Amino acid sequence: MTAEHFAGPGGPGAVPRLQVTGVSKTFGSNRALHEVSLEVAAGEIHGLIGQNGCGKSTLTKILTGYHAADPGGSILVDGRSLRQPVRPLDARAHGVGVVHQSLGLVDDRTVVENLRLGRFRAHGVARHIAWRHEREQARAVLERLGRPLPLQALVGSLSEEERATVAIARALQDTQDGRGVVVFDESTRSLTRAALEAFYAMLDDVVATGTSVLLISHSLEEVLAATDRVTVLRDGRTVASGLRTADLSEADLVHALLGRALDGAGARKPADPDRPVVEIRAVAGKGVQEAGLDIARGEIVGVTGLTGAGHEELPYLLTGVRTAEQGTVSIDGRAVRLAGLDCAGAIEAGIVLVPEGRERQGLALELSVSENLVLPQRGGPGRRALSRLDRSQDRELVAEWVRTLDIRPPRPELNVGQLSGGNQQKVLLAKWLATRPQLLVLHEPTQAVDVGARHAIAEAIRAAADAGCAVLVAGSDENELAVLCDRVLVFRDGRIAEELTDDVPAERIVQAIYRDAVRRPLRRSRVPQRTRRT
Ligand SMILES: Nc1ncnc2c1ncn2[C@@H]1O[C@H](COP(=O)(O)OP(=O)(O)OP(=O)(O)O)[C@@H](O)[C@H]1O
Repeated sequence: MTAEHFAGPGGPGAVPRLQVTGVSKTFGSNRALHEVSLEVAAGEIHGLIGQNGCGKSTLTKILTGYHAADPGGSILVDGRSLRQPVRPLDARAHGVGVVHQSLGLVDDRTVVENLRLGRFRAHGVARHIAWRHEREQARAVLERLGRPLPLQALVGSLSEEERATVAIARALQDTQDGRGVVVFDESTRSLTRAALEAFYAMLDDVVATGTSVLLISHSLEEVLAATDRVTVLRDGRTVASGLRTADLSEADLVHALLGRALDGAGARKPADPDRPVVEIRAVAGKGVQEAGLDIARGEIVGVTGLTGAGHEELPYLLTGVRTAEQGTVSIDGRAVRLAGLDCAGAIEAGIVLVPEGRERQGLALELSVSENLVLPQRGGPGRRALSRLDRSQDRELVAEWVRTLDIRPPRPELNVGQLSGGNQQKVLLAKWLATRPQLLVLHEPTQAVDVGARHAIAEAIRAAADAGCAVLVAGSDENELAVLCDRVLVFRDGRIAEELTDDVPAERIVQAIYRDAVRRPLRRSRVPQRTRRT
C-alpha cells in the first residue's frame, strides 16, 4: 500500500500542530523507523496505529528527547522547527506534552506533586520548593482543563476518572491554549469502560483549548470512536497518513495495519468431559468468596464481571501470588491447598500464571528473550551448568516460540527491555506456555498487543488446550473472551453469579456482565470539528 493523504480538519493552508517529516531511527542493526512522516492538524484528535514493534513508542520518545533520531528528517511544532537531537526541555517549550502508558502516575504522591514532578521551582540557599507557586501552577492547569481537584489528595485515593485528569493535566502544562500537541502513548490501557467515556470527553476539552491530540492505541474500536483522522505505521514506515476515520471500518484499519485481512479462527477439538478435570473448590480471599468451578482438560473457561466483581483476583489467589484464606485446586485428584501456597509451589503443581502488567510481575527486562523463555525450566542464576544437549534443546525451544508467537525482532539474544511492549507480552506468554502446564491461568492475555498478534496469542492458547491443558482466562474484553472461551462465568460481588455455556457471543457476555447495570457506548457522539475557546 502506498502512503495515502487527506487534507486535515485544520483546512488547506493551516499550519499543522505537529509535522514530522522523514524521521528515521536505528538501534544497532535494527532500523526501527524509516523516514516516517506524520501530520497532526490544528483542532483534531489524530490516531496513530500499527503492529507491535512498528515504532510508535520510538517516535514518541524521539519527540520528547528520550531517543535521538538518525540524522536527517525534521520535526515542526506549530511551524517552529524542533532542533535535533531533541532536548526534553526544548520539547516542552515547543508545546509537546506526553501521557505515558497506563497514565504513569505515582500513587503515593499528592495531586500537586504528580502534576509538578520534574518541574519544581526551588528558591533560597536551602533550595526549598516554592510550594505556593507549585500549587498555583497546578490549580491553573486543572482549571484550564475545567476539572478542579483537591491538590493535597493522594493520587492512589482518586477515582479512575480523577487519575486520568491528573495525567492529562500534567501533559497539558507543556502546551499553551491554541498551540502544541499532547501525545497519549497507549494511555487508556488500564481504564475501565466507564472511565473511558470521561477520558474521551477530556480529550475533547483538550482540543477545545486549541491544543491537538495524538492518540496511540491498539484498540481499533477506540480509534474509530475517538479520533478524527488516523496514520498507520507498518514495519517502521508510514503506510497511510491522515485517513478520515469517519470513512473507515474496523476491517479497513486491520487491512491498513497488517497489509491483509485477518484469517478466521480454525476449528478446535471440543474438550473431553470424561477426561480428568481440574477442580477448584471454595476459594476465598481478597475480593472472592467461596468460588468453585471445574475445568476439563482441553477446556478454556473465561471469568469476567464488572470492575471489582472478583474475577480479576481469582488468577492471583489460584497461583500463590496473593494469599488465599481457603480453597483447593485438585489436578488429577491431587489436591493443592491454596492457603499458604506460594508461586514456587503453584508452579511445581503445574499451575502457572500469565499476569497482567508484565513489567512488574512477569519478565526480567534486563535478561535476554532466550533467558526469560527458559527461566522456568532451567532456574535463574546459580543453576547447574548446562550440557551441550540442554543448550541445543533450549535453542530449539526458543526458536519455536519466537516463530509461533511471531516475536519481533526475531533475535533471542536481545534483552527483553529492548522489545516493544506488545512483543514483551508475547515473551511472557511463551515463557509460561513452554512449561506445558496442567492449569494455565491468564489475566488479560492480549493486553497491549496488536490485532494480528492477538490472533497468534489466541491460537497458541488454543493449541495448549488442545494438548490437554486446562485454561482459565480472566478478562474484561468480551470480544477476547468470546473468541477464546468454551464457557464464561460471570462474577458479581465476589461470587460466580452466572454461567454461559455452548455458544458465547460477545453480546451475551456483555448482557450478563451488565445484568443489573447500564453499559454505555464507548462514546456517545463524535464531534469531528470542535469549537476552540481561543
Ligand atoms: N532501547 C531499545 N534498544 C533497542 N531496540 C529498541 C529499543 N527500543 C525499541 N527498540 C526496537 O524498536 C522497534 C520499535 O519499537 P517500539 O517500542 O517503538 O514499537 P511500538 O510500535 O511502540 O510497539 P508496541 O505496540 O508493542 O508498544 C522494535 O523493533 C524494538 O525492538
